[in-house]
Amino acid sequence: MKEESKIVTSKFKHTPVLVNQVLEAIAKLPSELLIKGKLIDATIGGGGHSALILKGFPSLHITGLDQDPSAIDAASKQLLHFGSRAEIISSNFADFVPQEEVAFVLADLGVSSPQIDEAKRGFSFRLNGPLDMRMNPKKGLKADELLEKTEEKALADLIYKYGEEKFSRRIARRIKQDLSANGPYEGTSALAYAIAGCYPPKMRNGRIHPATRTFQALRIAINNELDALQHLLQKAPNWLLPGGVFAVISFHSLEDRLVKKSFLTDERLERITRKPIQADSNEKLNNPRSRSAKLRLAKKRNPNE
Ligand SMILES: C[S@@+](CC[C@H](N)C(=O)[O-])C[C@H]1O[C@@H](n2cnc3c(N)ncnc32)[C@H](O)[C@@H]1O
Repeated sequence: MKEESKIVTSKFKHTPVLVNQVLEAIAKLPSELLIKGKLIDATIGGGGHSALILKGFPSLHITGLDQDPSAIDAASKQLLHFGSRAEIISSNFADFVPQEEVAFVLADLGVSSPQIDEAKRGFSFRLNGPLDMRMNPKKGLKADELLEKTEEKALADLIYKYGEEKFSRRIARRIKQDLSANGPYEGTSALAYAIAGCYPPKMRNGRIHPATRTFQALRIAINNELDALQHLLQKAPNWLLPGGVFAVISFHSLEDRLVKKSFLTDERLERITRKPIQADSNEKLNNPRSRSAKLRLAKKRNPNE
């Protein structure tokens, strides 16, 4: 099944990943689930996946969740013409309780392109912006507050654990020294510059920017991403009808490890994919975000069998 997957709304530009693979998984659902079936898109973003699913499967209804108000706005516009087939709810997926069981749950984890590409959100070390990084701007500490409040050792541990950054101790020391000498960083570029200075000179101009891992770690901590994922992995199997499918797209090894373990050990689920599905070379070429995407699928067992 091939579908046009470039989604461009007025301001929200995000190309969904592994679209054909997700559509194929939905097409393989038992027909009684597909007909008049319901789907939860736990991370609706700009509604990219959801728009293509609603277009491809005229019998499906979608409930879409996001914790970012700008994603809720973008998805509402993107899916407006599907009328009551799309219901969009502002919620962290970890807190969501569905009204009824559904045929398919999709979670396309992490951040969307607009979150990264809008400097004012503070996720990007390439575009200077305030040190924020909250997906939900109404909740939790901003990045600069987290850096201020966290002690050096705990900061080093956080950068190591969530960024798998081998220079975590040096980076944490440098950050805390900078903060006590000069006060808060002016923005993401100043922080990225300080982090790069902790790398040996020969390693500063590699393929991956030296700030990549530390920014990932801060983002994961600020948005409580791994805890939220653990909650989703625990709850979503109960959202599914027997035979329904849970599809998770992850973008780094910390997430994928949790998904893999949960799909292997959760007695409510039967794995469909032993190895994760990855983008083909064409998609990787056209959409760099897809290079690290891993899709895992699991089916809800029938508790009576
Ligand atoms: C990769 S984007 C999804 C893009 C979407 N599939 C599309 O095609 O447009 C991930 C989205 O999930 C949202 N998100 C991440 N963690 C979340 C959570 N715990 N609860 C709700 N939304 C979350 C982010 O705000 C972001 O909009």
